[in-house]
Amino acid sequence: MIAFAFSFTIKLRVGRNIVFREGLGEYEFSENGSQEQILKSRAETELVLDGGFCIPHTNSYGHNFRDYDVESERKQGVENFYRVNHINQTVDFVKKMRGEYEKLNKIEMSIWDCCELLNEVIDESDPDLDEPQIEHLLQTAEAIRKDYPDQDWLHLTALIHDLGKVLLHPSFGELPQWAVVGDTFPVGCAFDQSIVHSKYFVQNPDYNNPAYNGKYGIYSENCGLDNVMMSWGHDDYMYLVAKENGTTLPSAGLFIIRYHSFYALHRSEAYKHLMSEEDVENLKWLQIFNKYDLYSKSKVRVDVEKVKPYYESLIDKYFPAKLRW
Ligand SMILES: O[C@H]1[C@H](O)[C@@H](O)[C@H](O)[C@@H](O)[C@H]1O
Ligand SMILES: [Fe+2]
Ligand SMILES: [Fe+2]
Repeated sequence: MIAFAFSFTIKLRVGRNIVFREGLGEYEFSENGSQEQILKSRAETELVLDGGFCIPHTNSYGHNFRDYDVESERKQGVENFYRVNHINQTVDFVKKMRGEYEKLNKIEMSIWDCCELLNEVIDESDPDLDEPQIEHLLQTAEAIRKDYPDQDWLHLTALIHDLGKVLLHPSFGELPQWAVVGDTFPVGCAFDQSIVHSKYFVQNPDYNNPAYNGKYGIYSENCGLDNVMMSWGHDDYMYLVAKENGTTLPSAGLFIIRYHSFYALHRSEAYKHLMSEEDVENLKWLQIFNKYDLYSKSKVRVDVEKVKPYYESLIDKYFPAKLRW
């Protein structure tokens, strides 16, 4: 039997297979160890992975993925990251950042240039990753490409989903880590308990503001995530860059980019009352994408030069040669 170490997993025996349930997802592994996998989102049945991608037991540090409480060399730093993040991400801050970065007047460069630039930045919020960012982008893209060979937009989405982390780079004003990486959450309404290290929100000025701390806060039922202000970071920034530069990626691709760090929604099902019908559709793709984003953080190296021509062809198809950032 294959032992998988999800602390929050219920293990069920179904016929010859072992089924693992976790959050919204469902994984099936055949018992003979052939590592076939069927991954379904409970919310849908059309989008079924055709197998191939194998979820590893542990992250590069030998721990469960996204375990923010386990003692490790990263624990203290990650917790401190979230403390500062939760104190500073306010409605006013998000408005200010959106205003500044939607000008897209910082630099002009291609998508691939940005992938290379990203190698110079380090993400201090991530307890699982100890590799250069370009490795993570390519590992995610290659893993999803294997299981979804015909969805080229999904391969490109995976390649670019974290490019917004260039906000950490000196040419973008070298934003602090708390304003770029980590999980995201809505501001302008109550902070949900399921958010990583949510205890630190008590020190956020919006926490005690009656206009911002109700279930709906400044929003209304099913208003659509497009009308919700998310904490500022690499997701929203990259979404802005892609959209304003006229990408032809489908709306599910843009949704993945924009909400891939919104774990409270796509893993814990919080904030569903703010979603529109279109969000519900797009969330199915995000949940598929997430498995590859999270569990492909492994030691398996991708030969960058070998796969580069393929991704260059996708960039040509969906983006202009140079983008405004
Ligand atoms: O630490 C990670 C990392 O910053 C990822 O890029 C982000 O998407 C995740 O949500 C976050 O937990
Ligand atoms: Fe990310
Ligand atoms: Fe990622």
